[in-house]
Amino acid sequence: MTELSGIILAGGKSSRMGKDKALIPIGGVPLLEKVYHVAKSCTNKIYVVTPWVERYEDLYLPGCEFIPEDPNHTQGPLVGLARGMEKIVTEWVLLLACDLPNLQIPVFHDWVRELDNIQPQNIAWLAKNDYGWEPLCGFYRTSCLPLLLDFINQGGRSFQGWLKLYPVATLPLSTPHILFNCNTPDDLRMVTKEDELE
Ligand SMILES: Nc1nc2c(ncn2[C@@H]2O[C@H](COP(=O)(O)OP(=O)(O)OP(=O)(O)O)[C@@H](O)[C@H]2O)c(=O)[nH]1
Ligand SMILES: [Mg+2]
Repeated sequence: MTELSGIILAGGKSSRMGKDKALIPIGGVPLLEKVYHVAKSCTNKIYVVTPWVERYEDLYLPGCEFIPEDPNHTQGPLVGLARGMEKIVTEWVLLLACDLPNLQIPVFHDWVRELDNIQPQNIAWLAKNDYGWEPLCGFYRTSCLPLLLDFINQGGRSFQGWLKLYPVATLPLSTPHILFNCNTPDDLRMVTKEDELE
């Protein structure tokens, strides 16, 4: 199987939610733990990039390696990806935001099985939406790190801006709701309501 590591980004401000999204329990399990569990089903090597290591230390994240950022100088998810990638030696990275409550393990397993078939010129394999790529739930080739650092060193901070510069393969997504990210109290109410109905 293709070599894969995971990076989970847990350094956002959660300003729309008003409290740390990573710690919100969904079905009794903190969201970061839920996302970690999905990543763990795909690879044993997982990095959590965050300025708040001590906040997450007591969560159940077996085998997790934290990559700390400066809490006074967070620079957004694109820089978070670069900080994670600098540690990674596998060919591919699975990047996940920490606010994805609807991920489904079998879908990830299907994707991982296909990674070897992605044409080598593509720097990433991501789903598309009406506005562009879905950068926070998908696969990146670790060899694209120099390109990413170039972009960042020139002041770039936008995933869409960076991804426009290089070929990206399209990840097929038959169930777009799995990419739903929970940003606001209303989003959360929707997710917990679905939880109760199940
Ligand atoms: N490590 C790291 N992750 C980040 C940073 N900024 C955002 N993220 C993560 O990127 C993902 C997407 O973040 P968003 O949902 O767009 O925003 P947010 O900052 O979490 O929340 P808002 O303040 O409401 O925009 C989440 O998993 C965040 O934790 C950062 O500076 N460092
Ligand atoms: Mg979000």
